[in-house]
Amino acid sequence: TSQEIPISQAYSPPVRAQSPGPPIVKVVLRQDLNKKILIALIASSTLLCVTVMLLLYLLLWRYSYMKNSFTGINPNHHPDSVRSSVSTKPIAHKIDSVTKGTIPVYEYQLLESATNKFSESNVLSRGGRGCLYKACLDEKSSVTVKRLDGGGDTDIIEKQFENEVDWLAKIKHQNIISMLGFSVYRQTRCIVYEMMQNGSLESLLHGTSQGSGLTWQLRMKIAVDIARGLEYLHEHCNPPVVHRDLKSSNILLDSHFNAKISDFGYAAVSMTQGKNLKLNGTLGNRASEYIVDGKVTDKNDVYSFGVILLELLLGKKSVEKPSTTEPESVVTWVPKLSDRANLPNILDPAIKGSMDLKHLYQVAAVAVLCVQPEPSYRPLITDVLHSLIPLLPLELGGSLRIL
Ligand SMILES: Nc1ncnc2c1ncn2[C@@H]1O[C@H](COP(=O)(O)OP(=O)(O)OP(=O)(O)O)[C@@H](O)[C@H]1O
Repeated sequence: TSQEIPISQAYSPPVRAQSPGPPIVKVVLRQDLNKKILIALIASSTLLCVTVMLLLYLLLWRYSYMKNSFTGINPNHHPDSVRSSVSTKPIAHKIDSVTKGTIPVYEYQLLESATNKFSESNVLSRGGRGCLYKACLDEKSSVTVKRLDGGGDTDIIEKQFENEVDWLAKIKHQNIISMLGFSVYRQTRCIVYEMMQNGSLESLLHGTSQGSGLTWQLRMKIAVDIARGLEYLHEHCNPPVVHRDLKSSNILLDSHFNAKISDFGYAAVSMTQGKNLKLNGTLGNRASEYIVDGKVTDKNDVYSFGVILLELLLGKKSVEKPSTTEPESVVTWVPKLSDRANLPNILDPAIKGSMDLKHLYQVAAVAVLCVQPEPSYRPLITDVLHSLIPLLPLELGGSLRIL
């Protein structure tokens, strides 16, 4: 007898065996997914490795760049003239320009050999804080090295040193001294400057030559040059900078008698209280509001500029110190300057009768305005500059045409 197989049993096994049902599909999909995850993992870890290596490389590059900046390796500088100075590092972080790598740091030993071991024969001048030396860094030209190791408060010297290096690294102008670099070695600090062959205005006016080498026109050029340097500090620096120690010994002259402002140890941002770096020494050049309140404004420099203008006109020191009487400031001559008829008689004998009287009256009026006791009555240095330019011949940088 034929056995009847229920339809359900007869068909069910083949149906199950051939079925492309969900379990098989699921296996295929999972394998695919695993592969993708693996690829993604490999790709992302490779990317991570590359990124980490790149970061490490960048960090290493930055470290070596900073190291070079600290040690003053400057691509624009003579490779032999600049070497690392390990002892610079403790102070280097305090000086902005050093960390930014914009100013070369000289190795002390290099400056030592360039100045013949800081020999007496290389001394150009001697100050309270140290000496100024002539130095030969190469065969072609000479520079000057100020070595600060003299007496006085070492904290103040250190502050002034940092202040000067910091400002001079930022300030670049034809009428402001160029700093070529600096050095730090134990307690000794050195600053390297361009050579100013004609020395200071003070020595030209009050030294052995007694101003005989300075004609009226040259004096006007020096006044305009100083005013240009000051205008740059007051009007073109942001924030404005006040020099605070402008005097004839800080006005230097190069071989062409271009005047440049030097000594930025006391320079400060305008409108601050200048009490952090207190000024000592000669007060004859400084405005009373600064001496009394320590108020730093551009008008302090205008006053000091007026004192220099008086020195140029009268040939007198900012403060005369006769042994018998009290020291006398050149500003005490101001009332005599207002007397036009007598003005030509009180001038420096070296320039008497050598200028157009109209020009003399104008310069005297400018000087009188600059030394006004009330700061707000003093002109801005830019106004001073523009009233002096027409008095200076074209070939000396002014606008006066001599027919
Ligand atoms: N770059 C230079 N080139 C030539 N002579 C210079 C140079 N710098 C300074 N001098 C001379 O050295 C003198 C002293 O300058 P320095 O800036 O060293 O003074 P100082 O020691 O700071 O004294 P002070 O604080 O009284 O100004 C100047 O008056 C000038 O005669």
